[in-house]
Amino acid sequence: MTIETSRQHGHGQDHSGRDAGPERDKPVGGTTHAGLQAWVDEVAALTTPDEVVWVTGSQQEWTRLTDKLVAAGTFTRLDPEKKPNSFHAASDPTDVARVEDRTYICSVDERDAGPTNNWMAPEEMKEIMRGLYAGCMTGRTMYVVPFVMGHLNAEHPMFGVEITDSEYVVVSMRVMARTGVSVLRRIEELDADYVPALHSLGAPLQPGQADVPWPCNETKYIVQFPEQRMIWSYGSGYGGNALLGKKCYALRIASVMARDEGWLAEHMLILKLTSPEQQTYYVAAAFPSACGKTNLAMLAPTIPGWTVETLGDDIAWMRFGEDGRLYAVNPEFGFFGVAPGTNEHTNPNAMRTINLGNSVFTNVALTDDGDVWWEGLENTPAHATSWKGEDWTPDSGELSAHANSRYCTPIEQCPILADEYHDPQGVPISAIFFGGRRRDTVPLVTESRDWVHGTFMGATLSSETTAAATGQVGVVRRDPMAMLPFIGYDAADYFQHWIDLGKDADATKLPRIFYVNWFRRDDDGDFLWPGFGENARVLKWAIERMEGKAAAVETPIGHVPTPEALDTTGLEMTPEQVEAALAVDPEEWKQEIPQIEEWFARFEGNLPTQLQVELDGLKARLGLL
Ligand SMILES: Nc1nc2c(ncn2[C@@H]2O[C@H](COP(=O)(O)OP(=O)(O)OP(=O)(O)O)[C@@H](O)[C@H]2O)c(=O)[nH]1
Ligand SMILES: O=C([O-])CC(=O)C(=O)O
Ligand SMILES: [Mn+2]
Repeated sequence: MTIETSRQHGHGQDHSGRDAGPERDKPVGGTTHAGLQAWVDEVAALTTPDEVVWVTGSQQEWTRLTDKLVAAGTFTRLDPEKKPNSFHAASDPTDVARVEDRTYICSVDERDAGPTNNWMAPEEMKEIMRGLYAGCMTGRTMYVVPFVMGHLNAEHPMFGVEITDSEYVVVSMRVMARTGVSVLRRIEELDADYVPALHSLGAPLQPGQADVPWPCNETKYIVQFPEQRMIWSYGSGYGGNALLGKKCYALRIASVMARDEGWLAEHMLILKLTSPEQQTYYVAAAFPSACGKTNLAMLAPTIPGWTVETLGDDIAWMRFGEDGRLYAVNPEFGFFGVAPGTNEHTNPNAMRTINLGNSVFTNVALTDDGDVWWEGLENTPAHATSWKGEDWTPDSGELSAHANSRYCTPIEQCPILADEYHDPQGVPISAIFFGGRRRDTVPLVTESRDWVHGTFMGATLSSETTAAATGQVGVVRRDPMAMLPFIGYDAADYFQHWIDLGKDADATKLPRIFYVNWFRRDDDGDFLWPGFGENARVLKWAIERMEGKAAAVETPIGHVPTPEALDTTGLEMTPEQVEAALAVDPEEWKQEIPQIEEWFARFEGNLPTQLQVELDGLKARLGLL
């Protein structure tokens, strides 16, 4: 099966990214968009590639590039009987995740980057990076990838152009975003603005020098220039560092656009929930990286009569519609999902998506029969090649797949993709869930009292760090709205923006805000809540709250289900375990307060007063004031 024939949800115009046909494969020599042509020429003059190629997005181009990656040893083709048109890649062992300490927001004023971002003056950064970029594509091909985040036929299409010297990036971008010549033509027709996104591996090849399977550079910079709406990335070929439409554009740059224009660019999945009474609800949820967005987005509910369909698993752009409701669109075209832990039980829909093929697997294990494997997947092989290229057996005592290994797969292959995915208007959101990974303190689900309280929950969200970013794993940190690494400006201003949007809206039409934690543990260190498909029970309670049907207890932190109100029918949990999952322990929360105060203190005078008022209220309810 090819990437085209897998499209079960054809909707005419919106297939810019993965068009077939010989027309699409005609070489593109350049563009009539003068500004874009000038930028491409300027970058080529600086980086001195052997060749400049404008990416068409055709199937033939995909085949040429994947063949080239196989020949270079970057890709191993998987057995087409198992995963058609799919490839395994292993990165350099030092290039496996986002690099937050190398990520910068280079706003003109340091104040605008805020206390949570790395900052450098734009001119200073540009001087450093021009030095790095000089000659950096020697011996390589420079690809120009026109792309659009969201729909090509949106009212205001959100264009970008990524320049890259990595074939792996070109191929992955074609899965993750709508790319190619139809996007370029639209940019030309509209004489449109676009986000210039420059990426280099920083690995020039001198004449006669042999290439390596995963070129990259020890020096890495992931840089956003928010006022210029521009991205410069250097030294990494991996995920969010290199596929610049994703975190760099759709979150960091878009969050700045959203601040300026009155909307929200959020690190959220979007799903459609249908009740046994055939009521439909659209829900968005923000969890930090590797904390369950993709899994919840494709949830297979365990409770009878409820169905979930997917709209997005990582990013939501939300704007108020004329009816006063908040509408969400997923700007992406694929899933870049965490592989470990994904299996037929935890995420059957992800398994069905990737089994259709047309996918790239990075840093998972390669089996001897040409398939991929990772920890948590069924059918443990007796022998495999680990992501490091070493022999692996179940007794190796090492992970076969890196903890942040990923599958990159077309969203249209998802068997439960909602039809509304194709609607540029998006879907009206009824509820927003914030969640983190906490072994203690935070109950399974808490309902906020109102928008500002919900904003406080989001602003004080905490989670244990994961392998999705380099650095120590398992450390509790505040991760506001799961956006800590992705807010493109001062986080205090971002909180104010949330509050302001709520203030200006019709309160009866605002989404209700909930706070969840699937990761609470018992004294033995085991998860209290079974999670995955069972999370539908929590969604059900939230919906019934909104319908005024479900009971809750008022606690110092918000409304928590009574054990009876949570549907636990058929669940293998003792009443004590359910209670422990829902418990609000004032002593634990008292210990949380100094951490929240320390977090808020970082914003000095800029913290919105409403959030301080919320904190004081929480302290008073805990008997601390
Ligand atoms: N215990 C438990 N683990 C979960 C649950 N949902 C997801 N996980 C695990 O959490 C890890 C990350 O889950 P994902 O759904 O890929 O997380 P994500 O938020 O999409 O991560 P990014 O793609 O990095 O943004 C995987 O190992 C999952 O198996 C849950 O409900 N309970
Ligand atoms: O951006 C990446 O490399 C992967 C990802 O989705 C995340 O870290 O949230
Ligand atoms: Mn994900």
